[in-house]
This record gives sequence, structure tokens and C-alpha cells, in this order.
Amino acid sequence: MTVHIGAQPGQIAETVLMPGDPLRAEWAANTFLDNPVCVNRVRGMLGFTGTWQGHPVTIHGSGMGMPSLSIYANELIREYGAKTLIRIGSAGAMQDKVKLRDVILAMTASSLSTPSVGIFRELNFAPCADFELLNAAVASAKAMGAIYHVGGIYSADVFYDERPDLNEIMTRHGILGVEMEAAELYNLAARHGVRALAVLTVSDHLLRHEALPSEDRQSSFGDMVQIALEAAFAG
Ligand SMILES: O=P(O)(O)O[C@H]1O[C@H](CO)[C@@H](O)[C@H]1O
Ligand SMILES: O=c1cc[nH]c(=O)[nH]1
Repeated sequence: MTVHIGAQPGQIAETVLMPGDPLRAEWAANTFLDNPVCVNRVRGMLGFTGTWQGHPVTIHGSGMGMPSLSIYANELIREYGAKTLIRIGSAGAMQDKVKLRDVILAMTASSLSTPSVGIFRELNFAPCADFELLNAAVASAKAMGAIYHVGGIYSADVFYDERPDLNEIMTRHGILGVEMEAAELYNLAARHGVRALAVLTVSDHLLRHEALPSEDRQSSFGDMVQIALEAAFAG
């Protein structure tokens, strides 16, 4: 047990999928895993461990924002030995070509700041996905016929942004979408020598001012979970 995770040693798999929403963790575990067991409910942050095609997998919520993700990812990596961490999140599209329900495979994650800024100080470290995972996710998305985009995303610190100029600059630099966790996940993966990727589903569109109806969200999120699982165990 750690401060924020109630799982016993051995109850967390080396492969962890991390949605922001703990209820998405529960849905994904019940939908995709065989024999899912709830291994954490501290503070209502649900985590489940089961198997996918015989491989042990944990699906654990990260909460919203990089400070929250940092707590769970640190404990999962340092205390439980997680080796592959794949965020399965929602994102807001920042390009016209990216549509609602499309999948974004985040090659890099730009940010204004992350919890790691205290370590990097004047350095502009470039948080990026694990190439092997990214490559496998592309193959999986292609094979299932998903509409997907590979490129940079923006990990923001705020959902209600009083600085629309930042979004505009990101759009002008080809950033595909905005979310709130991937940059720090990639920083932590680099620091601890583990693999990370963010697979995202577009839930709303910043340029078109569209949003996925809440009843459509769950069904639209299935592709990204399947892509994440196939990528984790490819090759
Ligand atoms: O749907 P999740 O995975 O929570 O991801 C996105 O949704 C939340 C904001 O609504 C942030 O956590 C953002 O990154
Ligand atoms: O962080 C997020 C997630 C979805 N949509 C947004 O605009 N921001």
C-alpha cells in the first residue's frame, strides 16, 4: 500500500492504462478485462487489475491535471513496478482536420508548465512518447479502421483558460488537441526509464465549438482502449 493506492504488493500489473476519470477505469476494466478485481478505491480513485488475452493489466484513474497524475504515476512506477503506462483520455481538437470521435496518438506533449519544471528549471525538456508503443498503436489503429492522427498535443494546466492566445499559438504550430496530463506522464516515464503513450479520443472541438453528447462518450472511447491494449502487448 502507498499513500494514495490501497493495492497490496503484486496486485498492480506492469502494464497500466490510465484514464483521468475513475469511472472510465471501471467501465474499461469491466468491458475489456477478464476477471477484473478492484485494487484501489482510496479517495474514490478506482483501480482494477485483470487480464487481457492472458496478459495482466491494471486500469487505474489518474484524476484530472498533471499534479494528480503525477501522484498516481509516481506510486505506480516507484512502489508497484509499473513498466508501461498508457493514458486513455479525452481531448479537445485544435485543428479543423481533427473531428469528434477521432483518435489522437500523442507523439509529443507541449506545455506551459509541468510539475517537473522544478527539476528542469531553465531546460526545455521535450516530453515524447515511447516510439515502440506509438508505432504499435499506429498499426493497431490502422488495422481496426479507426480515424487517427499522430502528432503533438498540448497538456494544459487549466480547463477554463483565460489565455485563448495560447490555444491559438498551439493551433498555428500544428498541435492536434489539448488535454491535461500527458506531458508529465512522458516526463516521469523518461525519468524512470519506463514506456509511456497517450491515446486520446476527441470529445470536443475548440475551433468548431462542438462536443460529444455525454451518452456517446463511452461507446466512442472503446477504440482507444483497444488500441492501448494492442500497443502494450504488440511484438
Ligand atoms: O477525460 P480525461 O482522461 O479526464 O482527460 C481530459 O478531461 C479532463 C478535463 O475535462 C482532463 O483530465 C483532460 O485531460
Ligand atoms: O483538457 C481538455 C479535455 C477535453 N477538452 C478540452 O478542451 N480540454
